[in-house]
Amino acid sequence: MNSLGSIFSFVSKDAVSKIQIMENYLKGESGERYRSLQSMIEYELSGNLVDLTQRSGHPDSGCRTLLRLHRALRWLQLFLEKLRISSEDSKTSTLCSEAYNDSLANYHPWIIRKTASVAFLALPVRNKFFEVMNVGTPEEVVDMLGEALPYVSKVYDFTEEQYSQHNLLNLP
Ligand SMILES: CCCCCCCCCCCCC/C=C/[C@@H](O)[C@H](COP(=O)(O)O)NC(=O)CCCCCCCCCCCCCCC
Repeated sequence: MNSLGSIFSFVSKDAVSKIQIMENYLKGESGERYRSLQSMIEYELSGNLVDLTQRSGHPDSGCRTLLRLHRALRWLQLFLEKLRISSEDSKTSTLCSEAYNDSLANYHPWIIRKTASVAFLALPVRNKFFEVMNVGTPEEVVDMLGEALPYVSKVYDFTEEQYSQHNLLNLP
């Protein structure tokens, strides 16, 4: 993200700060409870550590923080799949904004959606973008995506199932 330029820093900052929140839980005194998704959910729900209707006493619970990253993973999954099947003249910005509109955008207010749509226009063309990914030739990038995406789906589907079972998909 950082090698794509400063316009993307507002996106990476938010992702990094949310990852930091999760790492701090893992390093904290209840770290053991944060070793798996199931034990985190069980621990936070049974200890009333999750704001269920509005953000108040526990604005940065592990459950709500991970939910934001989970929604972002859906964007990443859609975007990488579009990249994988794209042709050489496909526009990265279009692929990226279609993926965004079908996922994260549904949870973002107008001002963020607008800023994101401007940022997407600054994405480099497909082959330049592949270079930035630093994986190898375009063919090698496509192969790598084909290998990686099933794992992304597995993580996404598992998390979705856990959150759905506990009715946590709309945490504020
Ligand atoms: C490579 C192109 C990158 C384009 C990134 C597309 C995602 C656009 C998202 C715009 C997010 C704007 C930042 C602010 C978000 C927050 O308001 C919002 C809500 O948080 P809150 O409930 O705590 O208030 N946060 C979120 O929804 C979480 C967003 C996290 C974005 C993570 C993006 C991860 C990027 C991973 C990049 C990997 C690139 C790989 C390329 C091969």
